[in-house]
Order: sequence, then structure tokens, then C-alpha cells
Amino acid sequence: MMLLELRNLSVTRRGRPVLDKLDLSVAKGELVGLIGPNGAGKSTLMEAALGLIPFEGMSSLAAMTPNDRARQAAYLPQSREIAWPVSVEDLIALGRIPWPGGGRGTGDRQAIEAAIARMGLEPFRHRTALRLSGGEQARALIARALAQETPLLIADEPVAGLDPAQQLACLRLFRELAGEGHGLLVSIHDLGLAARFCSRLVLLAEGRVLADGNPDEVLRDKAIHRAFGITIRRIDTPDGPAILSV
Ligand SMILES: Nc1ncnc2c1ncn2[C@@H]1O[C@H](COP(=O)(O)OP(=O)(O)OP(=O)(O)O)[C@@H](O)[C@H]1O
Repeated sequence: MMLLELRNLSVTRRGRPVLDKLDLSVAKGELVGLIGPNGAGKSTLMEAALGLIPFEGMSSLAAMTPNDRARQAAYLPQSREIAWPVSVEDLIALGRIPWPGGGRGTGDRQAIEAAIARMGLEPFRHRTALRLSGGEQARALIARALAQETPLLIADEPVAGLDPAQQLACLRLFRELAGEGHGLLVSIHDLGLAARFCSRLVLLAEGRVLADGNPDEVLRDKAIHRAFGITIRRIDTPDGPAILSV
């Protein structure tokens, strides 16, 4: 079952085409890694898919009412802004706004507690979110998205700025969520982590999808060289592939 469908999606920014008639879908159970050089349009694609910026073409999410969309997809933007000095627990409760209890119902409480536990935020729950480190704030924002309990999670560079252990924990959790039937669209610059954890990679460059498929195939594709101007060397280890960029 498809959780997100984009057809013929085009975006123009400052008079320049950033995305050009792009097609992309995310199904239940998929952890899709969106890769591509800086400025390729990964954030633009997510913003357009969510209907946050003007676009041409079709996005199944943007076509929904705001409340339906908020129940369908949680979004972690690249800029991790926490606007007010709220506690970590209250920040996470904001993820419940689209649901009937609005953060205060019994179901809401369970979702909030599950998100706190999954992100290991118990020690921080009463701390003002603005007084966390950058990586801790990132985890609190991921927990807010988890508390939203949506079928789809769209995350823009969620592991940037996390330490290696937290990066692994976060991607393991994302894989677990995919295993539970969620769909995830996650932009990521670390090709090694992308190869290890994603079930599918979509390579974006020049406003188009240059490659889309199984990580092994996408990372072997000539398109990687075309997109990044680098060569990828893959070393297989018992823990999965290690990727060297040369
Ligand atoms: N608010 C904006 N107004 C105008 N142009 C923008 C805006 N945001 C991004 N752009 C331009 O759109 C293009 C795509 O940017 P985008 O942020 O989507 O790339 P990205 O692939 O997410 O990059 P990165 O890997 O650096 O995060 C870039 O050329 C960028 O300069």
C-alpha cells in the first residue's frame, strides 16, 4: 500500500527549476533513503510533498486536508527549531495535536510515554527542551514525530549532528518502524549508513531522480559519479557494507 505518491512534481525557486517532473512513491514497510549532493533538492522535495511550498504536479499528501495530512505524515525538518521554553515532555505532547485527545487523552499519554522510552529521553523529560544539547534536542524532536503515530515519517537529515551511537540507534529504530509497517522517507548524506539501513535509495540530482532501487544497485550505478563527482568503493564486512568515497 502506498503511503506517499508524487507524480510529475516540479518546483521552481528564484526562477530556477529545482525539481523537474519528478515521480516518487513510498510504500508501507519501506525505509527510503533520499541521497544527493547539497542543493540537489531533497528538502525542497519534502516541503513540496507536504504542501508547504508551491509546486506543480501531484502529491497525495498535499492533496489532503491539514488535519488528515497531520495524521498521515510526521515531518522532521532540517532546521531543528524549538520555539518556546517548554519541557521535553510537553514538546513531545505537541505531536498529539492532530488526534482527538490533543495531547491530554489516555491514548495520547501512551503514545507520549512510548516515544520517550523509544528515544531514551526519560532522564530529560522534565528539562526545558531549549536547555538540551543539539543532539539531545534532535532526539526530542524525533520523539515528537513518533508520538504523532503516523503511517509515514518524512525526516530531513535526522541523524546529522548525532554521535555515532545515537546515529545507529536512530537508524535501527527507523528500520524497526519500517518492520512494523510504517513508511519512512529520510534524507541522509552518509552513504555507508544509507547502504546499511535503507531498504531503498533514491538518488536525486539535477532536479531529477537519477537512480531509484535497492541500495546495492544504486550505489554501484554510474549515476553516483555523475551526481557527486566521486567514486564509491564498497567493502563488505560481517556487519554490512562499508562505503569509502574517493
Ligand atoms: N527558501 C528558498 N528560496 C529560494 N531558493 C531556495 C530556498 N531553499 C532552497 N533553495 C534553493 O533550492 C535548491 C535546492 O535546495 P534544497 O535545500 O532543497 O537542497 P538539498 O538537497 O536539501 O541540500 P542539502 O543537502 O544542502 O541540505 C538550492 O539551489 C537552494 O539554493
